[in-house]
Amino acid sequence: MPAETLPHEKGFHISWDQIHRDSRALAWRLDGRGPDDGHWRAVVAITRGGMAPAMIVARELDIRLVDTISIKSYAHQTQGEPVVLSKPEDAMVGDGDGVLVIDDLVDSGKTLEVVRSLYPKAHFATVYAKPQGEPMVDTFITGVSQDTWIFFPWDMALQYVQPYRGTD
Ligand SMILES: O=P(O)(O)OC[C@H]1O[C@H](OP(=O)(O)OP(=O)(O)O)[C@H](O)[C@@H]1O
Ligand code: HPA
Ligand SMILES: [Mg+2]
Repeated sequence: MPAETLPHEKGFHISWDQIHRDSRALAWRLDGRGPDDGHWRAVVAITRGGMAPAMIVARELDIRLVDTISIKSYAHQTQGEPVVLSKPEDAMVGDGDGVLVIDDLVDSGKTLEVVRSLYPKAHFATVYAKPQGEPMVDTFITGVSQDTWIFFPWDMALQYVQPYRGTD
């Protein structure tokens, strides 16, 4: 489906600069809130969208232990059942205590529900959150309405746009 043909009412276009700023804001909000003297032990990124925010959060909070859980649930804008394709070693995450699980956004909450069932003690953080998924996330930065599709910079490219008044 072309990106312009939205089943959603609205589009919210996020630049690299914006995701960088919002991911930094997420890191600062999480700073000092870990269970070990305020520290977090590790970061787990939910691929693929969580990888850029997780890298920025890990860098800001000086967390060097970083791993990924690979989950696929959407094909373009159509949701399927989330499937776990790979996950960290059990010894690394355990029940999730002291672990930050990071994703770019929560929409229906289904992806986080699957990861929460694996790591019930982890802290779940996303940069953006839609209302339906909010109960699944512990910390997020920006709320976005349910009828909005968020476009991330890794899914977009700069392109020519016709002038508003057209040309002769
Ligand atoms: O709250 P939910 O309704 O489950 O939706 C949120 C998830 O959907 C998107 O991932 P997607 O499955 O499209 O994979 P990707 O990160 O590889 O693009 C997004 O990055 C979240 O992980
Ligand atoms: O609004 C969205 N944008 C990008 N990916 C998504 N996956 C679920 N919802 C969204
Ligand atoms: Mg994802």
